[in-house]
Amino acid sequence: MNYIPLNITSETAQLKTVILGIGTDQGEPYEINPVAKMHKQQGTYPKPEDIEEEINEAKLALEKAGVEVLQPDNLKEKKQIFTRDIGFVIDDRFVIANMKEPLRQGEIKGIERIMSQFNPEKIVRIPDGATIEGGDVLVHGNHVFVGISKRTNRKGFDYLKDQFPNKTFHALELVVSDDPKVNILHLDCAFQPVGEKYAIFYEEGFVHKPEIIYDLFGTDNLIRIDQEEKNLMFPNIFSIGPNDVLIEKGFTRLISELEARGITCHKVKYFETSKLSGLLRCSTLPLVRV
Ligand SMILES: NC(=O)NCCC[C@H](N)C(=O)O
Repeated sequence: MNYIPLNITSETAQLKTVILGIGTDQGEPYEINPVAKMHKQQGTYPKPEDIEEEINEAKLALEKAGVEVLQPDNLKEKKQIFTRDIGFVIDDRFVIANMKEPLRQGEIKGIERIMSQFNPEKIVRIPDGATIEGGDVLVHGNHVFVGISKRTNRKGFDYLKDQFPNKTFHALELVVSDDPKVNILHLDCAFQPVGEKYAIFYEEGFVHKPEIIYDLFGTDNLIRIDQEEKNLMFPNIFSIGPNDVLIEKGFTRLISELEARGITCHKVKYFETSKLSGLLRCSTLPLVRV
């Protein structure tokens, strides 16, 4: 059997294969995070057809960039937009997340067909009691950053760390709040490496000053954002290569910052989907970067 050669050692190496979410048959609106709840209450919850259209636009942009795009099988009345959280690759292993949020727990079934193309010896399962979601995990060479959030707990962190003894793990506690303006759902809503040496960074999203981010990137290479930009989901763009990102077309200031650093911005509309508290990183599960 020719297994998919899983390989993820960074956020930014050239992307070859990715699982992109789907927007079909989404079921009822949910309130599982403060931002989605806010939009539901104020009548601005995104329409399923708009989400579907945005995902299709992202798919076309990925394919245009030469990326192989895989997608989940549809599950009845289930949101399967944010594939990032249901599993993730570190080096050549696929970790099946143990999702905290009950409404999202069944999503993994939608990618079983794709998972059957992974070497079974390279699949890691998180045990009961330990929770971890892919949005809280960022691989950066020998380092792995893990957000401790409402969705990812210490047990999840400890278990993951033990599975990869050759990596250095960093637990970063995130600000959890019912206030949509303040809450950080996952680590990738406050921080993401980008380009050859930069990172998008919302410092107020961390309970303690994340010294390790300063140490590894250097103060001058941090692209700082404010609360409003955090809420638009600036940190949640998606790298498709060392100098190429997929980005929401309305992120004008970030686009200028990235272009000034030699990073090409492939712009798509993703504003409606972002109302569920996820953007392009959340919607993608990279399997192979080269
Ligand atoms: N990595 C992420 O931040 N994923 C976004 C997930 C949004 C989804 N509505 C959720 O609350 O689980």
